[in-house]
Amino acid sequence: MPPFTTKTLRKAIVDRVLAGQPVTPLCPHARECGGCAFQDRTYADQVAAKTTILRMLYAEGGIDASALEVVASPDPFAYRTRMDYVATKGRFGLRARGKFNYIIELTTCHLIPPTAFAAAQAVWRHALDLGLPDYDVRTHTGFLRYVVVRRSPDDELLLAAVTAGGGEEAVMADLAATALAQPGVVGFHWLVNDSLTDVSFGEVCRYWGADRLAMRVGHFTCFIGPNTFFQNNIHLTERLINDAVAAAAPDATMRVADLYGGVGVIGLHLAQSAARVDCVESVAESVQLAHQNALMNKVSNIHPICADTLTYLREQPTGSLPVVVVDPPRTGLGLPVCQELIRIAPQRIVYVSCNPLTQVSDLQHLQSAYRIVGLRGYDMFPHTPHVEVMAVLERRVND
Ligand SMILES: C[S@@+](CC[C@H](N)C(=O)[O-])C[C@H]1O[C@@H](n2cnc3c(N)ncnc32)[C@H](O)[C@@H]1O
Repeated sequence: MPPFTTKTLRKAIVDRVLAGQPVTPLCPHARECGGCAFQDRTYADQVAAKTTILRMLYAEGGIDASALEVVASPDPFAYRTRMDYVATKGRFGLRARGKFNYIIELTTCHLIPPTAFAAAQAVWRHALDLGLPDYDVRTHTGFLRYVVVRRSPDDELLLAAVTAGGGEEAVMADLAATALAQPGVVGFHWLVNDSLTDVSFGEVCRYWGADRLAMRVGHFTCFIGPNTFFQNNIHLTERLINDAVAAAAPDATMRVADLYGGVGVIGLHLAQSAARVDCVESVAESVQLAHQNALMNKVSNIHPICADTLTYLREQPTGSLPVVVVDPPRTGLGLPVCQELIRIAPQRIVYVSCNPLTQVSDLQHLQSAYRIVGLRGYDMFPHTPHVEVMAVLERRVND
């Protein structure tokens, strides 16, 4: 079998799931909408298929994953903390499966609660009433690109309209009033993406109502902004974080690094038992929120640091960090970060990954100095081929 690539890994998971037991999908759009790849198979079959393919992927990389299990999402529906709905060609919804330029007009979406979907749809409908032209990615004309929903565990909503440049503030204020009138909506942002790149993030032009959303996880509440990262499965995040902290097992003498720390949600949990946590994050907006989150949760031993992980690691002496938690983006750690970790020589590394392919490659580098003592999958994205994996590494003795 040729080595897995992003494409073949996805296909392997999809094919394996589709070989499972058919069920009638909850959503009428499930068979065509790209938001879900296999809602028409039982959830148990989805989790079993991900388990099998992950075991194959890690084995192919020379890593024993025979005991790997995938933790199921307690609820495979209404799990997302963020949804990005496209507005284009008079339609509001998600891209069709396999057709980037075709948008399925959604009447419902079961990835978020009905009230959250209805709020986003109301914004889009009012934008149409206001005569705001939606955006065409081919001709790069029009204005409204995305309606983004961020949703908290308490079902509060932070909505955003991502637009091209231009636009009138009075018209956007009218749209904001409609957004804020929807149940649960605490704030509305106008984000501008004036580039040709089709992304659902943008510069904050203005906001109405709250500028942040409170995400409660365990004993802590973390504020997030319209553009900041947050773990995407509302039902499984606390379990993932508790497992990561239990595996990291810092004690009250230890300085710990929470690398790729975002707004500090893992770091706050680590700080309960560590002497000090360095929460290292490269996006300034997230670092600012991490500072506020530390203050608000009255946690004084977490230190948010705005830095590139590699730059931060290069400044740390060997032996200075007994425990490190990493949660990189899909690109993974890469060789230079792995080399720095090996030089610093933490006793334990807990590696949370949203891309098993890059994790396997990083683990192959780290294995020269570390034993992999734990591997567990987390189905953070039910009905899609995505899956997270947490690896726990212990430094080899006599190295
Ligand atoms: C998968 S998210 C994890 C965030 C956080 N650990 C959490 O659980 O919410 C990855 C984070 O790494 C940040 N990031 C990306 N590249 C980085 C780098 N080179 N150095 C530091 N942070 C980086 C991103 O901005 C993002 O917040």
